[in-house]
Amino acid sequence: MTQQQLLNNITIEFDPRSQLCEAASHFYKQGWMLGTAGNLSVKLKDGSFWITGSGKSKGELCLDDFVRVYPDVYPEGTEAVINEAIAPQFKALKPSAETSIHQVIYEIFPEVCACYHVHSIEANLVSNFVEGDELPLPALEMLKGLGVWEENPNCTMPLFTNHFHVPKIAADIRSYFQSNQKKQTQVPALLIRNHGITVWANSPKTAFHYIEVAEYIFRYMVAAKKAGI
Ligand SMILES: CSC[C@@H](O)[C@@H](O)C(=O)COP(=O)(O)O
Ligand SMILES: [Zn+2]
Repeated sequence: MTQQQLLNNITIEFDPRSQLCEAASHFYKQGWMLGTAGNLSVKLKDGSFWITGSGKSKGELCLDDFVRVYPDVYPEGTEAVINEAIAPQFKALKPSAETSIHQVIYEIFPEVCACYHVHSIEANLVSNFVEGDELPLPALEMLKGLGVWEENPNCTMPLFTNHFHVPKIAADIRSYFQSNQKKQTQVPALLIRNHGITVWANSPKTAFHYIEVAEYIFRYMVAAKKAGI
């Protein structure tokens, strides 16, 4: 085999960890990933995903702070099962405590390859603006940044209870989206009350933009309420 043929045979796998470190550092500077809060993941072609290790300072992540999870091998999505699904070399590091939420998002939306979760003060404030399980969003131009291309859109974001047992939140998310296909098409984001937002996208860059756009909308909602609008 020639050197060129050898080179052609080598498939270099995409490694999203540096991009995730940069995104986390940016979100940390915004005050959205303080005190180890939040978690980010990117799915690879084989269905496995890289996710931030649990309890890591998100403002100073390095490549060793990520865990690769193989959910297809153990598809149930419970915490115990997820621990089993981790490649042996990463066993010392625990995956995010909220891995089951990322896993359920990848399961419901197979085309999605990035899932980002952050904690902001505004997200917590707006999560208390309504009592139900859907938060109405203002008809701002910025909604286009979440893929909503309509005149005066009547949009809501799903709102979930922040159960102590995280797989229970993941189960609620699964039943919410599975109960109605239409609910899957509103905005690529969900909010957990008094906790934070989770977005999903078909690229890490788009997930990054979705976090920024959603947080802008939350800031606007808080400011509008204060201004009596
Ligand atoms: C600052 S504690 C926040 C955690 O409980 C959790 O909600 C979170 O987002 C980060 O958990 P982690 O396990 O580090 O991914
Ligand atoms: Zn969280």
